[in-house]
Amino acid sequence: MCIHSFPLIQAKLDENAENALKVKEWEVGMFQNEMAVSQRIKIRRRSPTEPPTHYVGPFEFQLQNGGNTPRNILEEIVWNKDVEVTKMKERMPLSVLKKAIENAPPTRDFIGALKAAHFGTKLTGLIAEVKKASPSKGVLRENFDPIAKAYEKGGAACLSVLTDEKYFQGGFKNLEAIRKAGIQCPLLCKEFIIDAWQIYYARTKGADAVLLIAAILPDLDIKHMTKICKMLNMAALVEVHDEREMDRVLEIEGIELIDINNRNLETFKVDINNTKKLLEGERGQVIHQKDIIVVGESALFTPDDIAYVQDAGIKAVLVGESIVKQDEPGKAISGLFGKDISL
Ligand SMILES: O=C(O)c1ccccc1NCC(=O)[C@H](O)[C@H](O)COP(=O)(O)O
Repeated sequence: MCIHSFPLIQAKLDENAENALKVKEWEVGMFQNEMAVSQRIKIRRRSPTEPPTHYVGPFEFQLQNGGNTPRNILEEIVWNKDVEVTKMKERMPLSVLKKAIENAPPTRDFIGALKAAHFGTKLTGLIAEVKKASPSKGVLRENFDPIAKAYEKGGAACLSVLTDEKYFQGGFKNLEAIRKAGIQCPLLCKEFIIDAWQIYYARTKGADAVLLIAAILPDLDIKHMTKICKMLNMAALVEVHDEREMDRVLEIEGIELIDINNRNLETFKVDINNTKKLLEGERGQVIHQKDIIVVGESALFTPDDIAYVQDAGIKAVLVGESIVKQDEPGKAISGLFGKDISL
C-alpha cells in the first residue's frame, strides 16, 4: 500500500523534511536566512559574500554580495567563530570527541548547585566569571590563575569560564586547568555556540554547562542543542536580552535555566532594569509554572544591585567585572553581597 493512503503519516514526513531543510539552510547561512528573519534574529551566521560551497537538494546556493562587514560586535564574533569552528572540526571530528567523552569523568550538577545555593541560603546563587578581557571593557585582569580557587572559597556556587580567545583572551586551556586544579564548583563554558560540535568539545574539556545565546540561535538549534546537553548530562543556560527572545525561549520545551543579560551585546549598553522588565507579568508566571531558574547577568556591582534583581525574581547571578578586577576576588564576593556568602 502506498504511503499517500495515510495522509497523516505523509504530513509528518513532509514536516520532518521541511524542518531538516530549514536546519540545513540555516547552517549554510542562506540569504541571511528566512528563518532568522522570521524569528527576528538579526545576527547573520556568516559573511554573505563567502563563496557558495553548499547545496540543498538540487539547488546551489548563490549567496548575495554586499553587506560583508559585520553589523555589530556580536555578528563579528559569530563570523569569526564560524571560521574557527570549521577548522577545529576538521582537526577533531565528532567521532573522536564522542570516543573521548566515553572515558571522561562524570559531569557535575550545575543547576543542582545553583538551587542548593539559593534554597539553602535564600540568597542568589553566584556564578563567578573567570574573564581576562572583554570587547567592551578591554583587559580586566592580567593574571587570573588562582582566581577560581578564591571564587570557590568566597562562596561561588558555579564558575563561568570564557573560552573565546580572540575577543576575551580566554581559552579551553583555562577550563581544563580549572577542572584539573580540583575545583568542585560546576563549570559553565562561556562560548559563542553556533554548532552542536562545540558542546561535545566543551564536554571533553571539563564543562558541566554551556551557554546558548538566543540572539544568535534559531529555535530549532536551541531545541536540538538542549537535547544534546541533556544527553551529555550537561546543563544549557539559555541567554536572552529582550522580550522577543524571552518569549521564544519560553515556548521551547525542556528549558530549565534562562539567563537575562542586562548587556545589549550589539551596543554594549547595560541596564539592570532589563532583568525586572523581562520577569514582569505573564512571563514571570510562565517561568514560575515551568519551574525555570532565572539567572541575572551583567553590570552587577553592589549589594543593592543584587537585592534589586533578587526582588525581581532571579535565583542566581552571573558576575564578572565587579569581582574579577579586585585584588582579592574572594573578598570581593562578600563586598558584592554585603555579607560573607561562603558560610
Ligand atoms: O562584555 C562584552 O563586552 C561582551 C561583548 C560581546 C558579547 C559578550 C560580551 N560579554 C559577555 C557578558 O555578557 C559578560 O561577560 C557577563 O555577563 C558578565 O558581565 P559583567 O559582570 O558585567 O562583567
